[in-house]
Amino acid sequence: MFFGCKNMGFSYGENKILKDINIEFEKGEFTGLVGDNGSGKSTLMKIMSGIFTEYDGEVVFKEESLNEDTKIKVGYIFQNPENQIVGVTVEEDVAFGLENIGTEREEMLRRIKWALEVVGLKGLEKSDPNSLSGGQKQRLAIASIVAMDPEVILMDEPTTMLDPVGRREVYKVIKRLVNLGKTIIIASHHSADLEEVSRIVALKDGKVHFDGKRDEFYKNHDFNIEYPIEFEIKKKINKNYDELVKYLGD
Ligand SMILES: Nc1ncnc2c1ncn2[C@@H]1O[C@H](COP(=O)(O)OP(=O)(O)OP(=O)(O)O)[C@@H](O)[C@H]1O
Repeated sequence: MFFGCKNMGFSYGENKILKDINIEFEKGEFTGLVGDNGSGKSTLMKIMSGIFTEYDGEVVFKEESLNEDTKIKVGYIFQNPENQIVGVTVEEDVAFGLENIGTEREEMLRRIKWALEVVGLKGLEKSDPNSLSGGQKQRLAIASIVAMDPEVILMDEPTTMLDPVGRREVYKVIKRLVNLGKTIIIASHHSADLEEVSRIVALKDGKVHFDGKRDEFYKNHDFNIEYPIEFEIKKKINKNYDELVKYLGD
C-alpha cells in the first residue's frame, strides 16, 4: 500500500468517532473526503498525518506503519491558515519547518524559493504574513508544507475561511500540486472544491459509507453537501467561472 489506513478506530473518551476504517490511496491520486459536520473528517486527517498517535489499527505509508521518520512525508493543512503561520516574514515562515529538521542553508534557500514559486507568492518573501489576504495566507501555509517535500498532502477544508477570489487562488495551487504528482486528499463541504477530484470517500456514522469515483458519488448519493454561492450561481446562469469569481470578488 502506498498510503492509507487499516482497521482504524478512534474514540474521544467513550465517544467512538471512527470505526474500522480501511482506505487505500494510490500515489498521485486526488481524493475528496466528505461527510456531515462531526462525521470525523478532521479526526481522520489528523490521524493519517501523524498528529494524533493514539488510535486502533494502522496508518500505512509505503508498506510500513507511519513513524517519526516517514510522517514528514505526509503534510497537513489546517482549515484556518492563522493556525499554521509562525514566521515574522513570509520566507521565515516557510523556513521554520525546514530549520526544525536541520536542513542545510543552501538547500533551505532552494526549497523556500521553489515552494513560494509553486504557490505563486514569489516577490513577497520579505512581507509580513499578517499583511497578506486570506487566500495568500492559505497559500503561505501550503508553501510551508510543500517546502518539506511531502508525498501526501491532507487538506482540511482549506477554502472554508476564504472569499471567492481566495478560493480560486487556492484551487489553482491544489491543481498545480496534483500536476506535480502529489497525492492530495481534501476534506470539504463545498462541491466546488471537489470538481476535479477523481475519487470521493464519504464518512457516515464513523464508517466509510462510500468510496469510489466522483461521478458515481454524485449520481447515487445525497450527502446534503453545502454549495458555495458562486458555484450555485454558476450552475444557474452558466457563466464562466473565472468571470464570475472576478465579479463576486469586486
Ligand atoms: N477534542 C475533542 N474532544 C471530544 N470530542 C471531539 C473533539 N474534537 C472533535 N470531537 C467530536 O468528534 C466528532 C468528529 O469531529 P471532527 O472534527 O473530526 O468531524 P468533522 O467531520 O471534521 O466535522 P466538521 O465538518 O464540522 O469539521 C464530532 O462529534 C466532534 O464533536
